[in-house]
Amino acid sequence: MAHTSETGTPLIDMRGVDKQFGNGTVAVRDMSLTIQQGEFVSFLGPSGCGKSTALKMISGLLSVSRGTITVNGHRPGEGNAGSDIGYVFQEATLMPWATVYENVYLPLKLQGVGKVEGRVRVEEALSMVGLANFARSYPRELSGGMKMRVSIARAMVTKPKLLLMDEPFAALDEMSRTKLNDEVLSLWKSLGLTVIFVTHSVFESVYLSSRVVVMAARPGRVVHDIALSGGYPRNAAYRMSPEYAESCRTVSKALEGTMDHVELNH
Ligand SMILES: Nc1ncnc2c1ncn2[C@@H]1O[C@H](COP(=O)(O)OP(=O)(O)OP(=O)(O)O)[C@@H](O)[C@H]1O
Repeated sequence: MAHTSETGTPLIDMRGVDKQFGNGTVAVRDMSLTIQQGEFVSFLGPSGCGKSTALKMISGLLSVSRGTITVNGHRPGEGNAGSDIGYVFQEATLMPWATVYENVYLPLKLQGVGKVEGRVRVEEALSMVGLANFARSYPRELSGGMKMRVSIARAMVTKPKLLLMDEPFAALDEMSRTKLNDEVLSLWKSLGLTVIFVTHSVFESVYLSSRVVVMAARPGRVVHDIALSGGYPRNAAYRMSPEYAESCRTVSKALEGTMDHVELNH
């Protein structure tokens, strides 16, 4: 499924990355990781192991304290590298006073895309997430799952190659979560995206990913990098398959092991 970019280099290359905050907390230590274009990678680990910090450094929202990150050959935050990245947060973070349409149009407006071209792209993004008929609605009129769909449409409207998702479905009921998992997989496949998906859930990571990066806390770091053998498409049959059960066991065991990796005095 994964393939290298045109230049043959990985899409994301992290080398010896540390992040230490001003208060002394080492959120990430010595993180090295390469991700090829087209991969679906989950960052899985206990609370505080640096998953969100790693994602924010990849997007350029946070700087690194040591080491290097390149995304498609560029340092995050340099030039217009950010426009190729879509970011979905745990909360939908929509503007409550604005319609669904206006919320999704915002990133284009910030890029200076005019209203005529903007309309086509916003409508396309809303159709992608099944909300074409809700353009005039306000966030308060939508369910949690629908708000998250708007948030995904807003991330996708700039047509990014890389989609970063930080526990996007953690607050949703199981049925909405299952449905949105399938929708994300379908977007990933049809648009040829690369996705990094942060989650606490073994089941979600195994259902979605081609690879699970397991992290441990204090200090936050990568302790396992597990390539999953289960092919795509992933669907209800995959959830019932021995392959899925076996992968869940492997990943659960790796996650349990993160408790043994806690370094004291950090
Ligand atoms: N701005 C900040 N200033 C100081 N410490 C921070 C800051 N942001 C995060 N941290 C600390 O860095 C560590 C990693 O946090 P991070 O949010 O990346 O973890 P996480 O794995 O995403 O956790 P969760 O699953 O709970 O969201 C934690 O100890 C956290 O308290």
